[in-house]
Formats: sequence, structure tokens, C-alpha cells
Amino acid sequence: MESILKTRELTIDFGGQAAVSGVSLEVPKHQFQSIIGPNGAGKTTLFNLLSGQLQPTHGTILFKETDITHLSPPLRTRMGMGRSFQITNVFPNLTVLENVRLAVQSSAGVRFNFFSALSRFKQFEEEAVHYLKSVMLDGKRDSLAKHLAHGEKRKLEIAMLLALKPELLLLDEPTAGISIEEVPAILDVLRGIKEQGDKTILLIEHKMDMVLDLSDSVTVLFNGKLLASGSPQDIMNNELVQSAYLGGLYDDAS
Ligand SMILES: Nc1ncnc2c1ncn2[C@@H]1O[C@H](COP(=O)(O)OP(=O)(O)OP(=O)(O)O)[C@@H](O)[C@H]1O
Repeated sequence: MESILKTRELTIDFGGQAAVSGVSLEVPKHQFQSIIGPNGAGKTTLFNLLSGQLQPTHGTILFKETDITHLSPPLRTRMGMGRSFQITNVFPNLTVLENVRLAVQSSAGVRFNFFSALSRFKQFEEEAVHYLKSVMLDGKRDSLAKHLAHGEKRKLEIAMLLALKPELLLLDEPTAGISIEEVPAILDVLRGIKEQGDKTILLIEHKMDMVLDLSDSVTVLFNGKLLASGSPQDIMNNELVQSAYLGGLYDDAS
């Protein structure tokens, strides 16, 4: 199967301590792959390396067969790698629709040009509504972003990410910080994106049970190292993984 992303021996040290150590992974195109691991396993650091927020001490990253190890985050985005927005990138006093329209506009390269933006306004708006429907948030299109519930904000972030038309989505704990009642709706959104079949999804999750039925494959990080990789079933039955999660080493407090 064709890979969209490969890392070789990816490593980063912070003051002599390796937060990510010798990680070689391969993400096949159009798959849903999850990266799981307990607190401090190195998941977010790995994402920061993939998206270019951090530079590795050692190792390489190939995206669509191109070495992107030293490319800036915006160049990676332009190549088709999209990392979920943090909520700080959402304009709280704009409506949900306006936020997504701005993301569509930014993806189309229309910036600071009032007249060309105006002439294409309707087209951008239609596209924005399409993304809002994909995340099941079109009913809230006229609400101010600041009035959304946490789970709805997550959906808005995902809609804004989709508006950038990424081929690979990097999703960092999309269910973190939301109420337990809102979790199924987010998982439905992810399932919907997966079923459309044209995206590759790499998702970080702290809680193993959250992603097992959505994932085509699961990679487990532990102490910065790749502990295991395989189908959800393989991972569930893997003794090393069980001891990492269940052997008293795993802090499930967060
Ligand atoms: N900028 C940094 N400077 C020093 N140490 C760091 C830095 N960023 C991360 N670390 C350390 O690297 C290790 C991995 O952290 P990371 O946040 O990647 O883990 P994680 O798997 O995402 O954990 P969580 O599930 O709690 O978010 C931790 O020990 C953390 O303290």
C-alpha cells in the first residue's frame, strides 16, 4: 500500500532526555491510524516534529516521498498536511460560518483583497456550509464561535481544518476536554471523514478504547519509543502494550 508519510529514526532530545527516540513509522494513504500512549509518551512531541513546530535532533520525515524534515510548518500545510487548529485560531466574535469562510478564503489564497473576496464571497460561503455539514454543525452556522459548547468548538476546528483541503489530517486528542456526552458526536464526525475515503488521518489519543473501532492501525508510543504497531486487535492482545497501560505504569488521571 502506498505511504503518504514515513519517518525514519525520528529523535528529539530536550536537555539530553529523548522525548521521541528512534521512531520509524509509516502511514499508508487513506488509512485511519492512531497513535496512543500514556502521559508523557511523546505523542504531542511527535506531532510537533511532523508538523514542523520542532526540528528533530536526528532522523527524517518523508511526506508524499519528499523529504520535509527541514521545511517550515506553512510549507508543510501547503503540501497537504493539516494539523488541527487550536481554539486560539478561532475568532470568538465571528459566527461559525464566518470562521469557516475565512479558512476557505485563506486556503484559496485570497487575502486582504476586499474586491476579489467580495466577488467570490458566495462561492466561499457555499464551500464553508459544505464543511459545516461534514462536521454536523451547520445548524449553528449563525452562532458566535464564543457561544459554542466545547464539543461544538472541536467540530468547528475540524471544519476549519477541512477547509484547508489537507490530504493528511493530524488530529491531537480531538475528544480532550469535552464532556462525555459530546464524545460520540466527535467520533461520528471522524467516522464520516474516514468514510468519505479521500483523507489520511493520523490521530493522537490518550485513551486506547476511544479509537480502537475507528482505526485501521494503531501505533503505541511509550517513553518516546515505538512500542508496538498493528491492527487494533493485535494491539489489544499485545502483552507489552497491556503492561504499559495496565501494569501500574499508566496514569489515567487526565
Ligand atoms: N519543550 C520541551 N522541553 C523539555 N521537555 C519537553 C518539552 N516538550 C515535551 N517535553 C517532555 O517530553 C516528554 C513527552 O511529552 P509529550 O507532551 O510529547 O507527551 P504526550 O504523550 O503528548 O503526553 P500527554 O498524553 O500527557 O499529552 C515529556 O516527558 C515532556 O515533559
